[in-house]
Amino acid sequence: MRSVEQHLADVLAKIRPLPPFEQHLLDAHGLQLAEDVIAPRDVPLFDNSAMDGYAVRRIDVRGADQDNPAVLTVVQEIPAGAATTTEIGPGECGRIMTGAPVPPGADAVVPVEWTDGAADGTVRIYRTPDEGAHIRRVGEDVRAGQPLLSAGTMLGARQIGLLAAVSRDLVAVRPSPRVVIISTGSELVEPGTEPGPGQIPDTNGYTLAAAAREAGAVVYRVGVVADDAKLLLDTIEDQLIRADLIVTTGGVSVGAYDVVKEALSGLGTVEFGRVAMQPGMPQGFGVLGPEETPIFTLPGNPVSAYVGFELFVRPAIRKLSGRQDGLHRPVVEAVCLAGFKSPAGKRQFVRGVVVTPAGSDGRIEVRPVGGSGSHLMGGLAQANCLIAVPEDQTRVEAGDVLPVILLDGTPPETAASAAPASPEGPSNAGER
Ligand SMILES: Nc1nc2c(c(=O)[nH]1)N[C@H]1C(S)=C(S)[C@@H](COP(=O)(O)OP(=O)(O)OC[C@H]3O[C@@H](n4cnc5c(N)ncnc54)[C@H](O)[C@@H]3O)O[C@H]1N2
Ligand code: MOO
Ligand SMILES: [Mg+2]
Repeated sequence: MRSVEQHLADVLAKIRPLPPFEQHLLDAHGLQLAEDVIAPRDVPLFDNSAMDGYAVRRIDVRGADQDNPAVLTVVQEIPAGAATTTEIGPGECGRIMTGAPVPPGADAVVPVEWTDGAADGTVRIYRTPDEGAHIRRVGEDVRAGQPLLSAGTMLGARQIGLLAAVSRDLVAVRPSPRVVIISTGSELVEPGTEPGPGQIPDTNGYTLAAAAREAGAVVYRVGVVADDAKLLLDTIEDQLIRADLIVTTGGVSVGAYDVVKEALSGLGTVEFGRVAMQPGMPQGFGVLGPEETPIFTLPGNPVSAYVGFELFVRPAIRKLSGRQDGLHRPVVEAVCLAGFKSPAGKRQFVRGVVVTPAGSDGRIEVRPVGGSGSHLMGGLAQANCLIAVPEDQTRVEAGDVLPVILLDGTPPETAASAAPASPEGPSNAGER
């Protein structure tokens, strides 16, 4: 059996970021930047006013106060967008609006609240502004030539805004990976369809479609394919055209109808093996077709499929999309609040709820939820983390400090109010 780290390393070694393309800024949202962006120009582009008021020569208003206002002649009106301004001479000022270019000669802006305009075209100024007051200087935000954003940055609203501010309209980004999800199993029906005898709803297709979307993928969920090698092979061949990555679930163990290995044997270099973990021990990975499309064959048990996705598929999707950081989930050390058994020789990933009690000096605590059986979805939905119990630890005691992989989606309030685990925690460790 291989370790989790070895399998992950083998997988990531075969994943190449998708080729970049030029995208309009508006449609680049949520994608990873594929270029280092250097500021092509200054921001602000020109000295401009931060206030509605009067652009003045400070020398003309020195010493002005409530009792001795300076009186200036208003020689121009400068709205935002004004294309031209004229020089402010001695005794003159310009009526200026926020964002409007500061005219030559002016070295401060007096807010309108400190002034009193008169009908004869003069204005009284009641206070002396500081040197440069209320002038936003050219380049004070961003200097032309400075590095702005580096390749691999995820473009969110704030980054898109910065690119717009330097007037970029097209940027090189990597596309969202297109992920095809196939559930195998003759017992599966669509959620919403009343299951007949022996049938169950397809859980994995939905879990993984959502998880892949959360990881940044465009998802094509193919639905359910019966345990039939030919049918599965045909489906995968059909899907290769639109897939950057394929995930199947089920049919990889040693059962008589576990046909995934057989179906894929001729198509590429998929290796099926066992990873020293629970749940999620049977793991297949390889590349298929002319484009060497990566494929993951995850085990069918719903929690096994999810954990396999989290550990191996999610980092692969992130790498395809060009992410340089955020390939992996954050891991924290947490004090486990309940004891439980753990299988020898496998890293056990136990569903948990992390809590940071108030006034606890940041001590993070984790409560196991819902048992460890790989068919138990109830606890998975409550969980906001996976507790990683080392391979050589067969028993966790309350108070043990363990690494915990933080998942997303559960707000702290939910975590804090989660039902307490039984004193023994999951009692069915080792159960499949
Ligand atoms: N003799 C052995 N049996 C099993 C072993 C083993 O080593 N020797 N390993 C067990 C482990 S561990 C796992 S994990 C599973 C892997 O099973 P498969 O990948 O072959 O998956 P299936 O047999 O198709 O299904 C397993 C289980 O999960 C249910 N399932 C499958 N797909 C879905 C789905 N999309 N939604 C909901 N539930 C699904 C399926 O009905 C089965 O109950 O093998 C163990 N057996
Ligand atoms: O590996 Mo199976 O995934 O333990 O349940
Ligand atoms: Mg099976």
